[in-house]
Amino acid sequence: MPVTESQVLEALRNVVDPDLHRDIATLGFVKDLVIEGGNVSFTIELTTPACPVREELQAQAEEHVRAVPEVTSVRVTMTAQVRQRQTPQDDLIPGVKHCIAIASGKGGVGKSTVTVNLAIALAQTGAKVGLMDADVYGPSIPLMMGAVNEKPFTQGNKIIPIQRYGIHMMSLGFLLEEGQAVLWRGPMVAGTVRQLLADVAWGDLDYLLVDLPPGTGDAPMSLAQLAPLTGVVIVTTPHHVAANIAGKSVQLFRRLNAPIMGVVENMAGFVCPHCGEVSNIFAGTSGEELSTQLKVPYLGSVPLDPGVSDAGDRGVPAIIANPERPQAQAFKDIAGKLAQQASILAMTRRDLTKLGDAAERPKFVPG
Ligand SMILES: Nc1ncnc2c1ncn2[C@@H]1O[C@H](COP(=O)(O)OP(=O)(O)OP(=O)(O)O)[C@@H](O)[C@H]1O
Repeated sequence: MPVTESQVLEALRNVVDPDLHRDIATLGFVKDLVIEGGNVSFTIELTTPACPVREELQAQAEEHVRAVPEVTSVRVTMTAQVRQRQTPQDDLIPGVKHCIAIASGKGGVGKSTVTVNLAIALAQTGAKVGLMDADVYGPSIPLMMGAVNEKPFTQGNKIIPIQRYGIHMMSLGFLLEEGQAVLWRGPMVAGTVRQLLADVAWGDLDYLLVDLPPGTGDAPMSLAQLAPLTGVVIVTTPHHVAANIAGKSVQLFRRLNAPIMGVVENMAGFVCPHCGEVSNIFAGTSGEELSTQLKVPYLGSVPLDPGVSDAGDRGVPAIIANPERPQAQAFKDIAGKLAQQASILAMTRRDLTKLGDAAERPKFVPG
């Protein structure tokens, strides 16, 4: 009996996406199925190239199809097509599939450091990534990305993003004269955020990460109103005060109807530069405790490491400067979880209902 398409698809119903809680055949992830005698080949198209369970899904798919009678060989190609967030007609950034804001309650918790390294971690998986520095009060992205002397040029009426480490980025820092200070009032902040969105040639991006100023001021509000956000990441440190203020940011974004994609704990424990051992030096609320309190996903923690600040000051993000150190792996793991969250949020209730069963949006399982 020759192998049939329905036999292969039936076998692939055993491979379940752990985030979307549906099998990959039902989700429509199986493409280009070719059966030649006992040789079967197909592509699995995931919703993000940063999927942390990519290899696991591939192995399971191979195993289940190989178990179909008469199958002699299985070839699986893995690709990804990032799903678009829901966008209104007057969207300022129509080519951007996911706009993700990185916020913190308190200043100095490492929000910009986390943003830069997450952007690079996502780009390293093959995703097309943009970085918008909306920290109008202290734009630090140009320094951290080693691009302080760059001056963007315009084409037509659009500003062309600066490129570094595979990232397309724009910051007010590129547009101000050296040493120029700006006295910001609310409407000016809103106007600048609008300009950074609408007047920059962002083009087609899978993820646009937006570094917000700390706190719950005008920039987060303008951004949430001007760009339909996939969601917000809250960066905190293991201090009670940081956790407390992070809680206020979460409340603000909830009021603005922006989903909270998760909490990242930065400066979590000290990595000894000699032996690599991690010691906890702050006794405050951990990121994990905070995410449980706030009922939001916990995306992971990044250790305190002198290499991180040293690399940032030199304009080489830590994930590139010290790829072998624990914080580089931490950034990669967090980027994977963030991409998973974006995929989950892009699958709307309607999409899932169309697939036929329980209409609940899948829940993120922390850990
Ligand atoms: N995990 C870390 N280990 C060591 N140093 C870090 C770490 N994360 C951030 N830093 C350092 O802490 C300082 C503040 O970081 P950063 O500028 O990213 O914070 P921020 O929250 O964006 O600040 P702001 O309040 O200006 O928005 C920088 O010198 C940075 O290099």
